[in-house]
Amino acid sequence: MGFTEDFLPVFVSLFQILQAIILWPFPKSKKDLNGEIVCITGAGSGIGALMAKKLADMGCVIVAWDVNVKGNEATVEEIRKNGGEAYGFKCDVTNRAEVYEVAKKSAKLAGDITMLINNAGIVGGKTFMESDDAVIQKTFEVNAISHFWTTKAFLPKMVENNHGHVISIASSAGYFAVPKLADYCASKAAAAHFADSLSMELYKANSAVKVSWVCPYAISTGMFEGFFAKRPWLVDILTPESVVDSVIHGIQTNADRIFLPKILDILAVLQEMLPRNAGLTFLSWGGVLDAMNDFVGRSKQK
Ligand SMILES: NC(=O)C1=CN([C@@H]2O[C@H](COP(=O)(O)OP(=O)(O)OC[C@H]3O[C@@H](n4cnc5c(N)ncnc54)[C@H](OP(=O)(O)O)[C@@H]3O)[C@@H](O)[C@H]2O)C=CC1
Ligand SMILES: CC1=C(/C=C/C(C)=C/C=C/C(C)=C/C=O)C(C)(C)CCC1
Repeated sequence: MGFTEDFLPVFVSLFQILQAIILWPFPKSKKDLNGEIVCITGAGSGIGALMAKKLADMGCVIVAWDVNVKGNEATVEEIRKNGGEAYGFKCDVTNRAEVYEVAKKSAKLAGDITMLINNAGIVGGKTFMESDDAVIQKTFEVNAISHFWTTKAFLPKMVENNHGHVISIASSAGYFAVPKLADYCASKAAAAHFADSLSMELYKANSAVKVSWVCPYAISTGMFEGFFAKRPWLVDILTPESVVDSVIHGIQTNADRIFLPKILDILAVLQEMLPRNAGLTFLSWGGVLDAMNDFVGRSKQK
């Protein structure tokens, strides 16, 4: 490793922060989402359900996908009750053939999808040695590989129409690794890099189709129940409302990577700068290495 490899990422990040500070007083113009046809995976629960409802209130047509049929139907019903337009489909996003088939049915019923929100996600929450092979595999299939199939299904029409947006709900855990989340962290890093690479391809092709990837800290939906239960620290658990508002703002302003809360942009630079041992001491002192000790996730809710 030389000086350039060690310090270039730090200089680039510092430059980005400086750029953000300089541009702070000049808010970006927001695109109008009225009339967009939005497919949301995992729309039957948590932030997927909330995004569906908020986007419907803004005039979007919602195509809700989930394996959780009851939750998905509840999302669709609530949107319709409030005067919005929504269609629900049972779809297991890990089943490639099903994704392509349900995508066709969705477009037939709702019109060509102009926004895809890859949101469905699962977490095991065990140490690597305790994690079942099947859970590791499923975590990758739901959290990362499914994005390839859903995006393959909808991107061609977006590119053809030179209009569209692909959004990936990744996680800050894809950047800040956490013990007992090896499969989850790795799958989220994969999701974020898939989105990043895709955004470069579309940029290079001069396409108006945009890509955003969202990297939130833990959110109080229940998926991470018990996380940091004993010793909350430095960064507060996020509310679904604040996350969904930030995601929608990010979509409207064509943001690429969206760290939530924003302070993670700075902590990411610090993490790069600190020597590994100092970083581990700091994380151990802050309780991050034990943050998953009391994790129960959704296991008690089902
Ligand atoms: N909650 C958090 O702390 C954070 C969450 N995220 C990410 O945000 C996203 C949403 O999280 P959240 O709202 O909390 O999660 P929820 O568990 O509330 O919702 C996820 C939804 O996805 C569904 N789902 C799971 N597997 C599949 C599948 N194979 N095909 C289709 N749908 C599926 C779930 O169904 P079922 O209930 O049947 O499993 C559920 O309805 C996830 O990708 C998550 O990783 C990112 C950062 C923090
Ligand atoms: C490592 C690290 C941190 C901890 C991050 C954690 C604990 C993230 C957990 C995210 C989750 C649970 C996401 C779910 O999708 C801080 C505090 C930002 C400081 C900088 C280094």
